[in-house]
Amino acid sequence: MPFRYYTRRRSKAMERLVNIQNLMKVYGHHKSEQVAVLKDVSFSFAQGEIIGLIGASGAGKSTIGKILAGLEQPTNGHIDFDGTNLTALPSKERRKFAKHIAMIFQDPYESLSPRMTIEELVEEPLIIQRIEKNKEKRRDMVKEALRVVSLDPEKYMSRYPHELSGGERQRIGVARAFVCKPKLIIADEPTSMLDTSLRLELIQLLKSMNEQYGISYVFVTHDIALTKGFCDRIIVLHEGEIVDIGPTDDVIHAPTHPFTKSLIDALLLLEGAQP
Ligand SMILES: Nc1ncnc2c1ncn2[C@@H]1O[C@H](COP(=O)(O)OP(=O)(O)OP(=O)(O)O)[C@@H](O)[C@H]1O
Repeated sequence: MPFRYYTRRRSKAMERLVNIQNLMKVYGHHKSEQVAVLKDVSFSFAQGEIIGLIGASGAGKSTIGKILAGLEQPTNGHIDFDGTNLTALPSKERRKFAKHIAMIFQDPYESLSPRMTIEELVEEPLIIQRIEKNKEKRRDMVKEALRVVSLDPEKYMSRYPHELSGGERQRIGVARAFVCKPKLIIADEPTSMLDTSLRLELIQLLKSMNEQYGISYVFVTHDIALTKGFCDRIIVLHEGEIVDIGPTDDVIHAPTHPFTKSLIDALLLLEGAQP
């Protein structure tokens, strides 16, 4: 019943998941070395929405992702996640939200401990987040996560990361992000170490998880081509400030800010593609 499914997705997409207000981040302890990396960033998105974050190197994209994932503290501002003001929480309470906001990293090799089996690696977030005490149930959750990323559990659970290809390792990274059934995944350039066909496969996998489980993504990328058909909206960041925000096609084809136009032209030139 595609129509019913669509209706359900639409109504779900109306619920606001994240509301970021006046986010500011200054790195550096001493005044002389302080840099304001995020100046005054505000945006919100709904459950199920996919947000692309683009901008030149150093614009502050990863910093937004890290703050959302709880890996960095904002200097100022508010983040409301599913009705909870994360910035007001003590760090112990804040850590509990890690099960709702997962992260996929750029380098699938660096982010996986070489001494752990695939089963241990995918099980680890369940243990850290204290999601399931029963070992057998955890095993079933690991198997389910591996099936979601199209890796046969029987074949992969006892292997080690070095026995896998780059594409398979990145799928393990996705399984680790998925296993706690998060509402939001921060995907920080997850495709940049993969070749073109694997990039598209990974995007299709993320998209199918979005359609099936309603997972939202904040997708940090330099690859404009990948945002088309994947991201619902794009945010353009320039020196720690949002200069453009809107539906993906509108931002790419009719940018409102001159910086967006030059950024998109430069990125497309790198990709050898036409807008
Ligand atoms: N822990 C840190 N301490 C000090 N400065 C930092 C730290 N992390 C990032 N920065 C600086 O903050 C700025 C923004 O970094 P960020 O990684 O958010 O940018 P980005 O837009 O993701 O860039 P890229 O596309 O190159 O990954 C950069 O100038 C970076 O050097």
